[in-house]
Amino acid sequence: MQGGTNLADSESEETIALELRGLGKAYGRGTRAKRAVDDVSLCVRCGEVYGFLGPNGAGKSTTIRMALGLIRPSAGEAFVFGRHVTEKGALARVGSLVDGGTFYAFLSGRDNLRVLARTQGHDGERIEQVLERVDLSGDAHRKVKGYSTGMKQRLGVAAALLDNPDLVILDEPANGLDAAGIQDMRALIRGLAGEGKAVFLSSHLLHEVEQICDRVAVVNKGKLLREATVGELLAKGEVLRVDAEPADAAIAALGDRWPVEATDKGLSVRASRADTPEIVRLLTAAKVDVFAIGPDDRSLEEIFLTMTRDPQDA
Ligand SMILES: Nc1ncnc2c1ncn2[C@@H]1O[C@H](COP(=O)(O)OP(=O)(O)OP(=O)(O)O)[C@@H](O)[C@H]1O
Repeated sequence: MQGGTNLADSESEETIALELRGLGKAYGRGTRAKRAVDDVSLCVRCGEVYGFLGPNGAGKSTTIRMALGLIRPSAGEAFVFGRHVTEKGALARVGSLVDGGTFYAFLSGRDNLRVLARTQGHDGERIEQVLERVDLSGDAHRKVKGYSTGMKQRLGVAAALLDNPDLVILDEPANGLDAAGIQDMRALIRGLAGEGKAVFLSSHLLHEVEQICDRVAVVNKGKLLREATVGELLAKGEVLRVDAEPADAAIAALGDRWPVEATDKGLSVRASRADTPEIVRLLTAAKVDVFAIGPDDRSLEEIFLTMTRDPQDA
């Protein structure tokens, strides 16, 4: 089957840079098999920064490796610009940073990029440009063995951009960067999307994802828990925090009308401000004491912790 032929009619192959369909990866066999990735489906479009967010061990790196055809999935398929990732030449428009990049320690940063340019079949006319872009021009003559983790990370991003890819896949791009480096990286990634490129990045740093991503997939234990825009995830203006007791009775009173979630700081009710009087009436009728109702300005971090919390820990 030709990849991309199943894409929704309204979206051309050009706008969808990466599509993962039901990707799964199990390690080990039989009863000892471990599902590192379980039925992950998502699309990354040109011009957007898509964050793949999850705690350590969630399956982010494994998914990225499958998306790049570096490891074979146990289930599902990955398509890049409508072509199956294992197809010859499918990755021609993709630049990636995985495991912080692999470099020759005894060559300079610039010479590493020269070697890479040769393997990519071009003469490296973009080397100075990408070095400049990751703020490494001043250190490009130095041997990589003397680089800090953050410098290696920036060189890795330079390498990912060398062939002017349309899809950039970055596994934990903020790793090893200091605060200033993170800010620069943020600007660089937004700039890539501004040029119409698609960026797919993984992170366990919620703050980073909140700052730079258009859309986010939250993953935990191999499963995609939710896919949403950052705005949807924060659900600004659509969620109320209700401080009322007893909580069980409050949930029973409101649960039929609005989705209610118990959090560490009271109840989170997916309702608008205009619903406040009705919420108060229902709670009062149910003999629930109401202490406060207001907008739920939970950070992405809190939402993430609620979503990924193991029920057994609760
Ligand atoms: N080659 C492997 N053999 C067996 N188990 C593996 C292998 N690679 C990964 N795993 C397991 O799969 C799960 C997902 O790992 P993965 O590295 O994809 O997670 P991650 O979200 O990238 O986390 P981290 O940021 O810690 O790398 C983990 O439990 C990990 O131990």
